[in-house]
Amino acid sequence: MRFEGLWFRYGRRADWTLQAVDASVEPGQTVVVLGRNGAGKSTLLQLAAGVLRPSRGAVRDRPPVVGWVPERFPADQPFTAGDYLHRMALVRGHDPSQADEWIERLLLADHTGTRLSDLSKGTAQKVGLAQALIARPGLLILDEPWEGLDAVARTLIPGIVAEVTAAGGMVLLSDHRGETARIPGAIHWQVADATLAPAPPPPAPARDEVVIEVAVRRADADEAVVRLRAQGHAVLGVREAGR
Ligand SMILES: Nc1ncnc2c1ncn2[C@@H]1O[C@H](COP(=O)(O)OP(=O)(O)OP(=O)(O)O)[C@@H](O)[C@H]1O
Repeated sequence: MRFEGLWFRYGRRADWTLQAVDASVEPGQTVVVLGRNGAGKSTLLQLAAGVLRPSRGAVRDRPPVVGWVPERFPADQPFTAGDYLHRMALVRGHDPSQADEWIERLLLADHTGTRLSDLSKGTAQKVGLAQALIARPGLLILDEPWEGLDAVARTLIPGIVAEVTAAGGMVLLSDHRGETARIPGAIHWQVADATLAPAPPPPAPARDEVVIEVAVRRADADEAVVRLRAQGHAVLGVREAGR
């Protein structure tokens, strides 16, 4: 996928949010878009997703199946979480049961009967992530996944990214806090002053570590991840017991 001479502004008289962006993403590649708040990361991601149209220039060779997880999932919709995900599977030409894999993997089973508008922000964000993954995207776009998702879901992101890229898909994600240092093999772009430039990855801290496997009750999982993180430990993953 290529961004060719891409310019974008939100109104005819507005300042340019992005100017003369030329860049490409290869199949199997992960790109982390860095930049301070308001730099234009979400705008670039929405142009990549086709949600926004460039003012000038074009996005070429966008894969046909795009999964886009906006920074805030629009939860003001009249469905339960389960209904919504099953319908999204149908809309995308799949059997509704295709949604069940993601309902299970994202630990959403207890929430399928809850209306979207009654979900906590973190759970609604997981529904947003599930809908993007149902159709096996050739391009997965995650806007600040470290902001909206709960602690357990965040630990699942590197594995999900790796699955998409291993299948030849591309992943584009924004990260204004530099949390994505642990996504192996990702390339980095920096958005600043309305322009895009390649950037070195943020340095990962040097560590002398061992890996400990711990089983916790499902209901305590989120709190355990938060506590471990707060104590400075790196939570590498969360999986169903017995897998
Ligand atoms: N719908 C809109 N209409 C007008 N201006 C907008 C709109 N959306 C974003 N902007 C402006 O465009 C600029 C870039 O916003 P964008 O959301 O792309 O930044 P960002 O790097 O993703 O920031 P954040 O990390 O806060 O989401 C900001 O100045 C923002 O205020």
